[in-house]
Amino acid sequence: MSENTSDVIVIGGGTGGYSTALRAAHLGLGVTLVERDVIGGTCLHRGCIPSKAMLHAAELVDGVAEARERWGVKATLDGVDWAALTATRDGIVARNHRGVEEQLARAGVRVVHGSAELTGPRSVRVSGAEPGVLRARRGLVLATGSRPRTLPGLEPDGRTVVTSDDALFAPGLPHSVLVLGGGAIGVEYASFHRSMGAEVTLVEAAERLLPLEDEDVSRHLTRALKKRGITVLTGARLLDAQTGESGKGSESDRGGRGGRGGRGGRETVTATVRSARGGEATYTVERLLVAVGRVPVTDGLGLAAAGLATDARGHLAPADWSRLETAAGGVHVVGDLLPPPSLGLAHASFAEGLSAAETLAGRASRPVDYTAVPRVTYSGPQTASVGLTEAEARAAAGPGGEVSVNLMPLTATAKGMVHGRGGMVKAVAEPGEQGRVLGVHMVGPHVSELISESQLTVAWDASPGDVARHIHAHPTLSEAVGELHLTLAGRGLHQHT
Ligand SMILES: Cc1cc2nc3c(=O)[nH]c(=O)nc-3n(C[C@H](O)[C@H](O)[C@H](O)COP(=O)(O)OP(=O)(O)OC[C@H]3O[C@@H](n4cnc5c(N)ncnc54)[C@H](O)[C@@H]3O)c2cc1C
Ligand SMILES: NC(=O)c1ccc[n+]([C@@H]2O[C@H](COP(=O)([O-])OP(=O)(O)OC[C@H]3O[C@@H](n4cnc5c(N)ncnc54)[C@H](O)[C@@H]3O)[C@@H](O)[C@H]2O)c1
Repeated sequence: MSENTSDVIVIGGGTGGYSTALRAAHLGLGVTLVERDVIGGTCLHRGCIPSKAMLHAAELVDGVAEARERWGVKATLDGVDWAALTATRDGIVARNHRGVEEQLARAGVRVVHGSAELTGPRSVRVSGAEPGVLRARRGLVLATGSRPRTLPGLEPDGRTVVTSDDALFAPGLPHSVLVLGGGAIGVEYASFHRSMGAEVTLVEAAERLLPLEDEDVSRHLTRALKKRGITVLTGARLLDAQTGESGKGSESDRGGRGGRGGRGGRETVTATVRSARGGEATYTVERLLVAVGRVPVTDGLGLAAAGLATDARGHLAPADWSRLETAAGGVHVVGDLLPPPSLGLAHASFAEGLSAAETLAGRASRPVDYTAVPRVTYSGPQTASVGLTEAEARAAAGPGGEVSVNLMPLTATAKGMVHGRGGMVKAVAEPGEQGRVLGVHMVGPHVSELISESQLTVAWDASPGDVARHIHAHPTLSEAVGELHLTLAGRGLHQHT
């Protein structure tokens, strides 16, 4: 069993942990990073990257129909080779994985493979591949992330009842899917499977999809998903789910790598759902994807040895958010382990990693500005937003307070018409040309890229007048963002009121 002392120990090599380790090493600290699975964590291996690769392929599939139906391009779709799709996806993940490992090695970070358990606020015991005892001179950073939340009585079996992890490594594409949960994962997977030709039912317990987003985002997204043939049930409850076998054919018919050992029928799950109006309906599908949130991972971490405990939802809250430092001085926390206002997003965890590393290196701490973190859903259509929703802005303004709101359809611009996929941009601001823009919300093609202008607008407390002063290229979708602010500044050109 080896013993090692470094300036900083980071536990968990996902986006939160490896960004902390890299930045701390770049600042001259000796860093040990402990990872029990693979460097890159959820985002790289089971989250952001593989899912966005698949959604890119889905967009290409949808493009074939658009090319044929709108543009007279005589294109037909022969089918999707799931094995080829996943090979390309996995190649992208592998390349990124190698890249991160190389960056850590170049920075001089010592990577230890194994499971870490705290034995005190500055000491860790590692079990598994490389057992040993680690000590930290300056501090520890906990970055152990999260795993899919499951529901009692609906345990995933990895085949018919699956999590987002299982969906990546399934043997093929299903003909029918019921997605439980209309947050980012549910909406993205519902969209992906619909593009791949499946019958899709999306069941959300709250009154609307993406319930934390602006109501107009939920409304436009829901309308678009329904138009694509997805059955969207909001305010709905799953009452029961029974697995069984029915019909003919198997997933291998849809590009699978091997089917189910020669069995004739296909495994199904029959779900009973109560709608918002109280009616009950059953859906027999090949796959039920459970996407009802994620829970922090702290099992076996030994938090008590450092005098720490999680909150009721399993998160570990810092005592000082500006330093991301817990009540056990020197023990910092980043990523999905954090409660709100952190956001469970990879780019938030990168920022937290930078901040924690700089604090540990003795630099003036740079707190993460959570109000200006962009939120994107990569479905078809995409959604993107930053800052306050209209309801949040109105609540913040109080009873006598005023809020200016402007919403513009993307098809009000020439480029939006070329795309022909609807969508909208919406801004929420304090009144007047010089009031601050408080939030910007978008639905439509490419809005994941369009949001970066608005994140600067919100982060820099810019006004509609500040944005309106800048000329947006014609013809682009970004013109809609320009026009949105021109109108709020009282200078609307095409959207004159
Ligand atoms: C399907 C899906 C799609 C997503 N898409 C996006 C997206 O498009 N954009 C976005 O911003 N976010 C997305 N996310 C969220 C994003 O993946 C997470 O916010 C991010 O991965 C959190 O990083 P983390 O470092 O906190 O945790 P993780 O990435 O979960 O990493 C934690 C690491 O700690 C290791 N670990 C845990 N316990 C121990 C221990 N005791 N000892 C040693 N190692 C340990 C784990 O093995 C793991 O590698 C998505 C998530 C999912 C599931
Ligand atoms: N594009 C992205 O940035 C992206 C993509 C995927 C995941 N993520 C992140 O990963 C995390 C997990 O995503 P998620 O979508 O699983 O979680 P989430 O918390 O965002 O959404 C879960 C949804 O499930 C609903 N729900 C909960 N229990 C339910 C039930 N019993 N029946 C029906 N609906 C129920 C909730 O109301 C909520 O809308 C989030 O932090 C998310 O931001 C981000």
